[in-house]
Amino acid sequence: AQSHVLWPEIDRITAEQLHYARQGVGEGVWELFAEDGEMRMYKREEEVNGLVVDPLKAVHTVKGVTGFEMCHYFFSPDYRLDWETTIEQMKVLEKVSDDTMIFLQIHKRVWPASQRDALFWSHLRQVPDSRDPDAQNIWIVCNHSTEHHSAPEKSNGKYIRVFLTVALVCQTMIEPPKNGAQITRDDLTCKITYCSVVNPGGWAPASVLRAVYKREYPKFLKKFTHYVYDQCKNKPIRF
Ligand SMILES: Cc1cccc(-c2n[nH]cc2-c2ccc(F)c(-c3ccc(S(=O)(=O)CCO)cc3)c2)n1
Repeated sequence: AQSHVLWPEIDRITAEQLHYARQGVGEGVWELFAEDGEMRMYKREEEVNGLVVDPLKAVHTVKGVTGFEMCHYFFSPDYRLDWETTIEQMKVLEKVSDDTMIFLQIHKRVWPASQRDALFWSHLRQVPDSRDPDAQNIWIVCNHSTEHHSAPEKSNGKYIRVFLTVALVCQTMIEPPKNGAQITRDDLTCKITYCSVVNPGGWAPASVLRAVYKREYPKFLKKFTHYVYDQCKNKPIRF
């Protein structure tokens, strides 16, 4: 993928999002708006040109899966329609490499706003942890809006194009069994940080958008993480 015209942007945005995901929610203005078991969802209330673009940061801990497995199921188009309930159509416009694809997604309409679509590159990468060199256990998927020659600039007016930046950062923690036995899924914990900023791209009532985010984000992360656990539980562990 290093040769692709998008590579410098992919490299820069992915590094930025990794740094951003690692920042705690202690500092500043993050507001906890949803909790469910180990999942904590925070938001900041921000508007750009009168449009709600509330940044979201969710942290979650899921036992029994690895960070690679979580990121693999988030990245791969083959499983997306199993866990993403708000997608009406999904198309891979370009397979840049094994770890980078360009998606066009048409999402369900949220009344009274107009229907939205999203055109973005998606990149999966293993991250050597600079602070802990032998922690080869951090994976990231970064999704960032882009242009593409085979997607109409505007979907000839049918859908409003959102502008999004999303990052799923997953770290595998292993509790090695005392008796030196082989590692099982009971010894695995995946620490997840999900960050997202979605600019709705066109007018949508602030109250409607905030209600959608409040309802949809916890539902999405809960459904996605349960889906990955169920997909992996009877399969060999993949780090
Ligand atoms: C989880 C969630 C949060 C906020 C809104 C909604 C939603 N409800 N009805 C339509 C949408 C909708 C409209 C446009 C979008 F781009 C996405 C969208 C959301 C997430 C992602 S992703 O990159 O996190 C996962 C890949 O689909 C991409 C697009 C979702 N769903």
